[in-house]
Amino acid sequence: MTDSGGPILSVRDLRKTFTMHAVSGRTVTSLDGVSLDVGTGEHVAVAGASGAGKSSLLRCVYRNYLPDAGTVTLALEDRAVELTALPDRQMARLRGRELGYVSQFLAAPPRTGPLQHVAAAARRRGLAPPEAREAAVAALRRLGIDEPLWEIDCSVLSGGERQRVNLAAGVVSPPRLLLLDEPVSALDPANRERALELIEDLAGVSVLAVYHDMQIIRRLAGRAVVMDAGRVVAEGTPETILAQHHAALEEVA
Ligand SMILES: Nc1ncnc2c1ncn2[C@@H]1O[C@H](COP(=O)(O)OP(=O)(O)OP(=O)(O)O)[C@@H](O)[C@H]1O
Repeated sequence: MTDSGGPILSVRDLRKTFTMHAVSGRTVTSLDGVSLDVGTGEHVAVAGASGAGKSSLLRCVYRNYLPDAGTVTLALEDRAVELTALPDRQMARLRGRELGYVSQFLAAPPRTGPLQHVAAAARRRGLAPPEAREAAVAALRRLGIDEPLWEIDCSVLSGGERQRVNLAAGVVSPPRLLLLDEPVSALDPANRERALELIEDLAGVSVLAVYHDMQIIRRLAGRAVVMDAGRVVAEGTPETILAQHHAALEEVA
């Protein structure tokens, strides 16, 4: 399971249930036995209606959520590691060069501007400070975040600007496996196109991404999985998936 052609990511029988203590202990199952692989260099899209469990899947892979059961195996250059059982410090180390996650929300520390935030991501991936700054400038420019915004506190940016800064931090000096959760959902058409081109150009990076737009899935993904009620209910090329699950996907198309 190394770069010799096997999957970079193998998810097996992942389960996650939340207990709502404030609502009489009611439980919500977000993942009900999810298994999937992402091949090295492959772009796999996750589709499905709201609440199907797509974000939970990405969060369990990145270990923002610890699953109740199941395994998440990441192939490194020389060995495979099972992420659900990994000590926190080792997991933190992998969240640099190996594994990146672009969530739906920008989580920059207070009083941090876009340039500092994106350069810090590049540094976590091993770049020296001057190279990290240069890479951050290039990523921000490419996504249309121009110099007047570079030092402004991220918390005052618009929703679309925040999403682009978030994406810039995800793709700068990219990790081997990138998790993207609706990375262009808040963007106007011109900025959306810039972002899609940037994602398209991520040569050699393996991607597991949630998209709500079937046109984007067709354009970017080699394979798509459809989730419903915490399960994978279909898997195939975007064309096959769209043909077979047209009705179910209308809501996300
Ligand atoms: N931290 C949490 N606490 C309680 N319930 C949660 C939590 N995270 C997710 N859930 C529940 O798990 C289910 C799946 O949520 P999830 O966010 O994974 O869906 P999704 O497919 O990503 O939806 P969307 O497309 O709307 O983002 C939902 O019913 C949600 O309310």
